Amino acid sequence: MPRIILSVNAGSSSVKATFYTLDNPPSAIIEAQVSGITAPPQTFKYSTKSDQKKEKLKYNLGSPPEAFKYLLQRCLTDPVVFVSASPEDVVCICHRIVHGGDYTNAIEINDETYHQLEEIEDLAPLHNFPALEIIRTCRQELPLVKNIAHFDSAFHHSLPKHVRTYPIDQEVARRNKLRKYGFHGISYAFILRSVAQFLGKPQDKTSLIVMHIGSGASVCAIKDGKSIDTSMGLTPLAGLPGATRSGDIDPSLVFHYTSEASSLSPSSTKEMHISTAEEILNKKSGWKGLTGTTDFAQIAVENPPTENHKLAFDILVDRISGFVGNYFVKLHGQLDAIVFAGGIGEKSALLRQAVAQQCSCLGFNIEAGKNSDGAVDENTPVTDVTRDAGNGPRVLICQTNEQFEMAYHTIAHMKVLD
Ligand SMILES: Nc1ncnc2c1ncn2[C@@H]1O[C@H](COP(=O)(O)OP(=O)(O)O)[C@@H](O)[C@H]1O
Ligand SMILES: CC(=O)OP(=O)(O)O
Ligand SMILES: [Mg+2]
Repeated sequence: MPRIILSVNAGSSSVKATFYTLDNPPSAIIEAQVSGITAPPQTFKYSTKSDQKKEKLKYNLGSPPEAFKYLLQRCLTDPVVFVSASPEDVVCICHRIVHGGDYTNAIEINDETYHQLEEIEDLAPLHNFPALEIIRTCRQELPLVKNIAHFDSAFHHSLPKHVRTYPIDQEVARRNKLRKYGFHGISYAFILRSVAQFLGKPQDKTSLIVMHIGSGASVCAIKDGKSIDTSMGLTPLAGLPGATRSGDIDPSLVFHYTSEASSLSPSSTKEMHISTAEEILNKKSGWKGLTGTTDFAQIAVENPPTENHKLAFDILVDRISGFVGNYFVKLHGQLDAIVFAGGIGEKSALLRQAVAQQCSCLGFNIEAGKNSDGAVDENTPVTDVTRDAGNGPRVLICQTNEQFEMAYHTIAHMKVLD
């Protein structure tokens, strides 16, 4: 019987679940995904070594936990999808948890650690609540299987004190755990390892500016293998705008937007408390607020359908370039590459072209032909799109894979093989 590890990645617009063999490195058996959770029609997509299928769902799954239950049911019980194993073969489930508070490494879930994670849920209610619901489902439906939580924030535990500290009353900051945490760290760990390998350098000698641009978007400055700054903060709202998130704004703006800012939003539940301000800035802003769509593929086009589509594109390019300039200075101009990753960073040649052009004064040159071909080889995570690199920094695309990173880390560092 094969022994299998399942990796679950609940993002803001999709839930991805990949089943791997328990090998080092793990090898994917089935990759399944429900996408379009914030922008129906929703689709169910899966691929095995021999088959690939995409279906439009007949009814909408209302939330990431519902999407996960659907994925589990299709992958574990639908004989068409899951041909090579049975539920008993699953020995371990890895979960992507966006906010891990002070945790600096992955942990095994038991009653105590689950409760500790519930206590920090309010720091990122829109991400952590659904992820914890998914863990609860797994513990209920597959009680014999180990659950391991991997944290997006853990990669950034190296942030220097002056970067992670907000200039507010430090007693209040300490008591309420108010600091910059940073996210997308599972993705940054995958990208760092893959790019270092591609460049033939040790990770601790690799310095990069990495852009993870998906429904949630962030930038990270990596110096000698360590995160020294990143654009998200206490929550994933800070920094770049995203599909439904405003990114950085003047914090006072929301009180001029609505007089109800601090009252509970109607979408709060008994378990999940979100203010109207959080609801507006996290769920009704970004591309959705500007254009009505959360699908960046409709925005990043040669001839945008409306002025606001064009504006949304220009805003993203402007904000990304601002962080690239900032981090270039923090790295003293000493870096090996800038890296594009995430659904948009990997798929939009137009966005890469515009950012590279805006940042060309820093020595980043992109080759138009290679850029429009993009990342073509599914089996090679890194694609070089640099023009005339010489000894200067490279422009790379990395097909990031958070599910793989969690499975890889779990097999390499935790005793799941016992
Ligand atoms: N060809 C494309 N051009 C531009 N954006 C794209 C393209 N294909 C997909 N996207 C965008 O990628 C985003 C999803 O990225 P992803 O990293 O998978 O998100 P998440 O993990 O946060 O759910 C969506 O906004 C989608 O519209
Ligand atoms: C942290 C974050 O924003 O994650 P995602 O992009 O998957 O929503
Ligand atoms: Mg994501």
